[in-house]
Amino acid sequence: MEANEHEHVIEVTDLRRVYGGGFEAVRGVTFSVRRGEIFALLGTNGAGKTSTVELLEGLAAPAGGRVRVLGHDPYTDRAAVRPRTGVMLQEGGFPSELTVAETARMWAGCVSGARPPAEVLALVGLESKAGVRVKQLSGGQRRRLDLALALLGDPEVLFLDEPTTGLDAEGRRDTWELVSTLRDAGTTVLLTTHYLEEAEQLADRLAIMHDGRIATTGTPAEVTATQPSRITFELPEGYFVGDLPPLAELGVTGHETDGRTVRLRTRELQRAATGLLVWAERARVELHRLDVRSASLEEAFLGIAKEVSAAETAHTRKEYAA
Ligand SMILES: Nc1ncnc2c1ncn2[C@@H]1O[C@H](COP(=O)(O)OP(=O)(O)OP(=O)(O)O)[C@@H](O)[C@H]1O
Repeated sequence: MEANEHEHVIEVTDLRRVYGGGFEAVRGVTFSVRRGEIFALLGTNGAGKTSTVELLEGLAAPAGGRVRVLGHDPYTDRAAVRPRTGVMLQEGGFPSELTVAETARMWAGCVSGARPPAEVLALVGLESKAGVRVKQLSGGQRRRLDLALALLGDPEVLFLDEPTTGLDAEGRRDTWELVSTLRDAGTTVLLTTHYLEEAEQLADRLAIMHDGRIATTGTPAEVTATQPSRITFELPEGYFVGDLPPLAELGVTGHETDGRTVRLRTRELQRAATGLLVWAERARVELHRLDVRSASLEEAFLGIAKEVSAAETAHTRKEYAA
């Protein structure tokens, strides 16, 4: 079959997961991932990322909603989905007495049409550790072995649950490069991560989860654009905030001062920065320590978590008052 890049290889609709005891960890999650895309699930601890990914991997049945991976239900039609997907769990759990090469060979025995184990070990930079026992690997090297095993079946869809946790900066960059190369070759990747820089570098699209729901979704640029940009500078000697041009007319939506430092928030960065610089030029003053920046994904993440918590508190108060 011709690969269609517009085809949704992962489709999740109103997905729910309830654990024994009645706790609802996933509360109506909807998203889709196109072929050849890297999609990142972000969220605070306990947001429900792993609980969601496990449903996509077919490890549990949803309490409600629908999941399709490559057009199949990954739980009831596991036999159709499993050979075409690669899974890197948060905790691999290998027999620790085996060597790296033995582990890869053992795993390859369970995968139909597996790639040569040495090839996947080389992909993740573990070829020199082939003879080392798993128990002697560092945490980061174990994560790389996990990734190598997920690649044995040359999967169309790769699930990566926190793939770079425990890796040093170089290992993280190497993994990013490998995941990008896999995407460029057409692999669809769904990853969870706590590293916002990782999502910013890798993800074509992302969703931020909070408390079992998706709080926002879009490209990293779209998600970042939901938050205001910032302009910071020091007030020139002898000037006060009231001497600045009317801030609202510059598109500034809020400001704070800390001694002589002024911080402006705006959704119209160019207009606000231009207005401020024209004013400084005319007043013949210099704005020391001037810093003009768009929101980062980290700011968007923190801003969204704060907004969601504030909305929940307001909702609870309203219910309490009613
Ligand atoms: N087996 C379980 N039984 C009951 N509750 C569970 C179980 N597994 C997870 N939970 C709860 O479900 C919620 C979501 O957990 P999950 O591991 O999916 O979050 P996460 O977003 O992956 O978090 P983290 O970033 O910390 O890995 C948490 O409140 C967690 O305590």
